[in-house]
Amino acid sequence: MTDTTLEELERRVAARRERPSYGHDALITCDRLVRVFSTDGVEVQALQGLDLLVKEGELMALVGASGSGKSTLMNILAGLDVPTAGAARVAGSDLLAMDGKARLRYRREVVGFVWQQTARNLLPYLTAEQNVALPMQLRGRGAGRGRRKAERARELLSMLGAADYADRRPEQLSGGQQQRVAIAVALANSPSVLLADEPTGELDSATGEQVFAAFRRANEELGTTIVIVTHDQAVADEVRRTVAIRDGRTSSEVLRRTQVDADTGQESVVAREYAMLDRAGRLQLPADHLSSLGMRDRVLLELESDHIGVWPDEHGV
Ligand SMILES: Nc1ncnc2c1ncn2[C@@H]1O[C@H](COP(=O)(O)OP(=O)(O)OP(=O)(O)O)[C@@H](O)[C@H]1O
Repeated sequence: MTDTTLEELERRVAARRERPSYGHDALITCDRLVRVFSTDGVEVQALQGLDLLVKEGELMALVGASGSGKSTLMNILAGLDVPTAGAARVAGSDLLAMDGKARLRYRREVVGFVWQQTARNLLPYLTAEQNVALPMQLRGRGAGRGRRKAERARELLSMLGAADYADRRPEQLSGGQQQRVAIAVALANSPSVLLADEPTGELDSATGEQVFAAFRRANEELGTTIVIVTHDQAVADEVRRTVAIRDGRTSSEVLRRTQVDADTGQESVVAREYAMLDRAGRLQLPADHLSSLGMRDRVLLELESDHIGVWPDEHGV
C-alpha cells in the first residue's frame, strides 16, 4: 500500500467521522445487526445484517413469518441476548458494550417488556397492584416511600382500565386483564421503550383489541415508544408503521396516514408499502410482487427522471 493510498483512506475515515452517524436522531438504532446461533456444530443466522430505526414516541409493529428473526431481535433489544456483530443502541445504551451491572440497570429502567405467555409477565402470588409495585421496589430508589409506589401502581392500572382488579391475583384475572396488568408492570419504572412479543397471541380478537387499546393509551398518555411483534393483522393495521422482517433482515414497511377529503371532510387511512433500501443500495422486493410478475434471478432496470423502473427480464438468456 502506498502513502498516498493511506492518506486518502485517512481522509475518508475523517470525513465519515464528521458525518452524522446512522440513526443519530433515533431512539432505537439497529445497524447491520447479526446474530448467529451455533448448536451441535450447526450455525443458524437468525439476524443477517438487520437495519432498523425507531423514533422516540413511535408505536410500531414488527411482522414476519415464523423463524424470520423477530424474537431474536426482541431478546436483543430487551437486553436478554447479545448480538454477534453489528451495532445496537437504545436510548443511548450500547447493547454490545454493557457489562453485567449496566445490563441489569438497562433491563430495570430503560426497557419494559410484555410477553405472549400471560403467566410469564406476572408473579402468581402477588396482587395486580403488588406486581406493578415490584419493579419500583427492585429499582430501589426512594426506599421507604411505599405509599408513593402503591399510588403510582394504582394510577397506572387505572390509566389502562385495570383499576377494578388491583387487589386480585393473576389466577383471578382473564387473559386480557392479565395483559393489561402486565403493561402496567412494564411501565412501572417509566421505561423509554416498551417491547411486546405477541402480546395478543393468546387472546380472542375482541380481548386483543382491548389490550392493544391499552398499549395505545400508554403511547399517547405517557409518550412511551412501543414496539410490538405481532401476527395479529388487527394490531398491524392499527399502527402508523408496520415493519416486515424476512430472513433476518428488515424487508419492507407499511406507513399509514390519515387523509381528509377536501370536499366531504371525511377522514380515511391511506396505507403505502415501502421497500427498505440499505446503505449499500440493496433493495428487497416483496416476494408476492416478484412471483406475480414472474421475476427471478435478474430484472431489467431503467432510470427515469423521477423513478427507477423494474421489469421482468423477458429478453434474458
Ligand atoms: N437459542 C437458539 N438456538 C438456536 N437457534 C435459534 C435460537 N433462537 C432462535 N433460533 C433460530 O433463529 C431463527 C429465528 O428465530 P426467531 O425465534 O427469532 O424467529 P421468529 O420470527 O420470532 O419466529 P416465531 O414467529 O415462530 O416466533 C430460527 O431459525 C430459529 O430456529
